[in-house]
Amino acid sequence: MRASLIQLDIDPAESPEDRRTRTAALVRGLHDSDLVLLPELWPLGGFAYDAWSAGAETLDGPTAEAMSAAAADAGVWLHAGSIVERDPDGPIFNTSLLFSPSGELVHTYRKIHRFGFDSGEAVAMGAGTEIVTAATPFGTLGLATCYDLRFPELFRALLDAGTEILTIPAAWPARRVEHWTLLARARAVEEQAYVLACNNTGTHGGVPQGGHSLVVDPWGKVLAEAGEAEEILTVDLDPGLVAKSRADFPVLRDRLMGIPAPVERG
Ligand SMILES: O=C(O)CCC(=O)C(=O)O
Repeated sequence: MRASLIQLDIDPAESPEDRRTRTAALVRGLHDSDLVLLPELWPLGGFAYDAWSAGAETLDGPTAEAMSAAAADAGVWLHAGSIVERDPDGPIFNTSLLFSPSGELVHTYRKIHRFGFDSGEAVAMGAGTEIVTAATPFGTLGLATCYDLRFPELFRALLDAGTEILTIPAAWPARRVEHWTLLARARAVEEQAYVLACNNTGTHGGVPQGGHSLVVDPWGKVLAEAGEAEEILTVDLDPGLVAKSRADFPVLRDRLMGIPAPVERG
């Protein structure tokens, strides 16, 4: 199974329309892949807060329309990263879109952990409330987005829901890029799953982005890692390796499904 990650450069001088057209052409060029992954909030920029309200889109908006057509033309599963989703009845959300090779929008995932503490996404967006997995011919995908990577309990829940390949689009800043690569490897080792972690590059909202998208196997080995510029990573994965790793080194069998309560000592 062949996976490609498109580490896009997000330049505020490029309009969302032009970026959509350019990205769709990149996806179409990856017709030899089975799965293509894009970064978080790439049409507007993960830190371009000022653009979010006016640029928010519905699930049949211009990004979804362009990515559906690109997935169908390339004949690939396309995790189109995330968009600022306008929910007609609620707040905006950071929503990932997964298209089948026929161009059908088969799953959406609203980011659960919002980044920014008392500002940015944490105040501007609503929080997702559902974990999302997706059955594909090459294994079950588990969807998570950027800051979610810091919360292992979400990944345990994705594991319990059958995940074999974790897909993580991001707009992860350069300042903490060591956390990004470290946590991506940690999640692979911890869940004994493939991790496809697709970041962006460039600077938006004044925040330089870290690049270093990476593909990690269930043993924690980095199969490919991007640099700091726009780049496409293409890697061949062995879908059978997840079950093999879990059988050969059955650490997940030793999980305590209820952690004992702390003993109070007087
Ligand atoms: O956790 C971090 O350091 C970065 C998270 C982030 O930038 C995001 O979720 O958009």
